[in-house]
Amino acid sequence: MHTGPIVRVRNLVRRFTVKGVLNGLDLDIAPGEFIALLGRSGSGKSTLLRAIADLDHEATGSGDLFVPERISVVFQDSRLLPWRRLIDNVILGLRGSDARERGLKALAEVGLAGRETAWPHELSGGEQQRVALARSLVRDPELLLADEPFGALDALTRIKMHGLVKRLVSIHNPAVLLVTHDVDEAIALADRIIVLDQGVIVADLPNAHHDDDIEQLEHTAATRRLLLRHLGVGHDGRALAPEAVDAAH
Ligand SMILES: Nc1ncnc2c1ncn2[C@@H]1O[C@H](COP(=O)(O)OP(=O)(O)OP(=O)(O)O)[C@@H](O)[C@H]1O
Repeated sequence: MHTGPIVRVRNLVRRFTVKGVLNGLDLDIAPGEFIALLGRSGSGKSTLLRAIADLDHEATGSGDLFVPERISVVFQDSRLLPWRRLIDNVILGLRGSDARERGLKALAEVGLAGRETAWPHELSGGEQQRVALARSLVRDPELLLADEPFGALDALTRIKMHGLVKRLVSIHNPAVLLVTHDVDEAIALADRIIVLDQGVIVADLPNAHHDDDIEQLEHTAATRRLLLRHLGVGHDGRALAPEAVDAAH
């Protein structure tokens, strides 16, 4: 069966006052596809995510945007309601007599079985992000938008979260658009990596995962080098000249 993209963005333009932040951007996302979105600070990543999530009411703009009905969003902070227990945060706004049962299952999936009556402040930052993931996945989204969801976590917790995300995505199979500053996070998780610069896509790379360790190491090293060039960083960690960055695009 042929299914088309679940997100279709055409010639998307967004500005704040006069400043063009998205400048004619095109993007298709296939069902179940995991895309990592990289780009220098201010390149328009969050603005793109917010446009797709329909949260960009402060911006003006134009373009065509086709998005699925069920979209969940996770942010850098968990945005849990402090006065609600974990289970009530997870199932907030969810309808149906089986809501609580689904919420408990989602908490178990993120490794928090038995913690349903705890309060958000009793959890670590990583645990709070796991609740945020449970809250988004219990809605069975066709598209999960994630804006640096692990940005505030320490390196070890972040790596553990990568394993959890891979497992959850293989169970629920949503399409994912993940904004990240971390090149290695993009390589570890995504099927496809996109780089944004000045509000347009300047690189769009497939990111295969290899069973063979040596192949995976070579792939990671080559992709890492290429992505860093697109982001304006040379192999020695120094900033590249603008001409060299343009040449990489
Ligand atoms: N609500 C707003 N009002 C005015 N300007 C805004 C607003 N939101 C974003 N911008 C501007 O749009 C530009 C792009 O912002 P955006 O948050 O999309 O970048 P980003 O790539 O996500 O950056 P970062 O990696 O630093 O989070 C920035 O220059 C920012 O100042």
